[in-house]
Amino acid sequence: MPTRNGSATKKAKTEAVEVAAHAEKVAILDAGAQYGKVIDRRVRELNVECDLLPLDVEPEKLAPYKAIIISGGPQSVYGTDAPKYDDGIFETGKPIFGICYGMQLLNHHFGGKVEKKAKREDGQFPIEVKTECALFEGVPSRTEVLLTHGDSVSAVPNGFAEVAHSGDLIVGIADASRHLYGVQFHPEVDLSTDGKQMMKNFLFGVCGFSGSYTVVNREHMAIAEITQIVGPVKKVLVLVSGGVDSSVCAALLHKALGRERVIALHVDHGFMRLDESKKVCKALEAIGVDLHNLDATSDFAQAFTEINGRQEGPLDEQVSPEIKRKIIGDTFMRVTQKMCTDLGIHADDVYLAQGTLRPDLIESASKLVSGNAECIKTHHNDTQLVRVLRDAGRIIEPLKDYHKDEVRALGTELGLSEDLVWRQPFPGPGLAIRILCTDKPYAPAGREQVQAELEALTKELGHVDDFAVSLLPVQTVGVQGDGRSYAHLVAISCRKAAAKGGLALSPAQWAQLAEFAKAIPGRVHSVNRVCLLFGDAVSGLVDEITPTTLKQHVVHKLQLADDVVTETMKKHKLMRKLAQVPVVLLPVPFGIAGAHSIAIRTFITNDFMTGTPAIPGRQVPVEAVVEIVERLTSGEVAGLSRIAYDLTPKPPGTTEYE
Ligand SMILES: Nc1ncnc2c1ncn2[C@@H]1O[C@H](COP(=O)(O)OP(=O)(O)OP(=O)(O)O)[C@@H](O)[C@H]1O
Repeated sequence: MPTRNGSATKKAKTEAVEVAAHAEKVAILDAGAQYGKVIDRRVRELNVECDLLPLDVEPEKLAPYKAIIISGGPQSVYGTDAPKYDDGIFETGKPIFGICYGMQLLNHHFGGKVEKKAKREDGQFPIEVKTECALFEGVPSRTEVLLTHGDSVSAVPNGFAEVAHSGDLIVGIADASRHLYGVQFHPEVDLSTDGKQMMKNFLFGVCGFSGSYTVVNREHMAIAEITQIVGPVKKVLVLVSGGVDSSVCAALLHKALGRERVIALHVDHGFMRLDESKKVCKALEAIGVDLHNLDATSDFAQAFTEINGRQEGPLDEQVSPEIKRKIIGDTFMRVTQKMCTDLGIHADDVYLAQGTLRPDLIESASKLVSGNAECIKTHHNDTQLVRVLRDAGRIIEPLKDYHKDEVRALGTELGLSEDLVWRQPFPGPGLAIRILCTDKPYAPAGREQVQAELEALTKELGHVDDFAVSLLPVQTVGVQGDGRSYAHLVAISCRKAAAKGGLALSPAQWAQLAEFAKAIPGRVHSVNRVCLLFGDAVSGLVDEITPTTLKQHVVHKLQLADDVVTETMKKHKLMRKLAQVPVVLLPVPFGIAGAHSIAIRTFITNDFMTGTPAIPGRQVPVEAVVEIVERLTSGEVAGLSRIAYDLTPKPPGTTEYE
């Protein structure tokens, strides 16, 4: 569970017998950029353990580490705001690899010169490297790297050699005798083609690490930690959503403690995917976990909660996203608390396990993810029993050293099914937030003006003969600045018969369409999301809606449509390529009484903070999209009108619609 709970964790740790320190560790000193996290991931991917420490760490604290990496950062080494550090970090005699700002700091510290250049370099550039330098062994003499810098090294210190250049700029320095290396570029990112080889060269060639921090070894370490913290008698409670993190957590606990001592609870709130709760139970039971599955569908549908002194509910009559979330969160707490009471679980006898991952802990920027998502996680963690356990410091987080892909590798190692291990992230409230509930069209004042701006933009960009644009009568959430806000959803549809309502668009036309879709929110600010609407052209404002709430038949309609999309994605082997594919029920009937429409949001991202839609013909085969649309409009799922394909990057559109 990603909710942070530093003090409880600390307390739990003090109760634990220290797990033997791993001698082969790298310290990554964070000079203030987001890149520290990426370096952390890269080092671990190479089976070397590492910790992220602040740049101003006291040198004595570096004693347990065999080598040091200094990360990039936004400042200038000469700036008054340059991050502080202790000179002693350079006097430990350990190998040091300075990256970007880290190289400038290394150069500056040992007496070289760093200057602001007239031109910044930002992007992928070819550089020349000296292949005789240990850092570049096995790397071609010309290679592409990611550079983002305004300052540059203009003179290297005594004892250092220039080992890489971008034009006449120095982008690599080395003092092999003291094991000191620096690069101006970012070897840790994918855009640096041979970056991984360079990281390997430093870790294995220069520092002599053995690469023993493997999934299997780490599994043993995690199991040792669990058994030491929990001791020989107590049990562990784990709430299993069916997501990767909590499932792997349950599997690991089971391996560490055995079936009798792991109390795994799953709640079917009625908004899971088609038959998903059954599949989750089957997958966990297959490896021996005793999963208690509670079907609470009607409890949730009929649930009320108090908001600002008012009773709100039942859930299946609500249209407000906030009220829906609050009822679901509160009901989840109530239901799990009751389940614990019914099972006779006493706070004194158990620990609570949470599937917190390493990025959850590293990422102080997690507030950006979404205020509401935080809210539901807090709810999940906030039952009376959980509060007692937290106050007592009896929380364990066995996955806190793992990144998501490492959790997947561990899940596979533990024998979990491929389906479960590769399950895409799914929101806690499930399909409930993928059904846009409403009792009236979204028609704020000034809507005609927005429609007119859209039409003018279509004309200006030369698309008027090919595409119609239309404001739909719903709003969806998006990212604006640091916050989230609701705004208009726009549908683009095809005018030309040859396009067959969008089904016959070529990859080149899709690419052009994606550019058009991307331009719209940039120019028409009250729009945050744009879709291609398959079928006949729709121009002008759409006013008609189908009144929609979370009634069971409505949820079931989305479950069936979602299943068609998932099946097709699996068939075309797209599940691993696309980070997430929300399938959303829109309350727009497009002339068919009582019907709904479906929006498909294919989303590609590594960090979930930003992302892009998968463009048909580029990241997803056009045939896969056509297959989905044809199946969904063939009557296979009753009561569907139109299908829309979301073409919005994040920002401005969030992954989810509400
Ligand atoms: N339906 C559910 N039944 C039982 N526990 C749940 C359920 N939904 C969420 N939880 C618990 O709340 C935690 C946080 O929920 P959230 O949906 O935010 O998960 P997550 O961070 O994506 O992790 P996961 O991969 O385990 O789903 C889960 O890890 C799980 O412990």
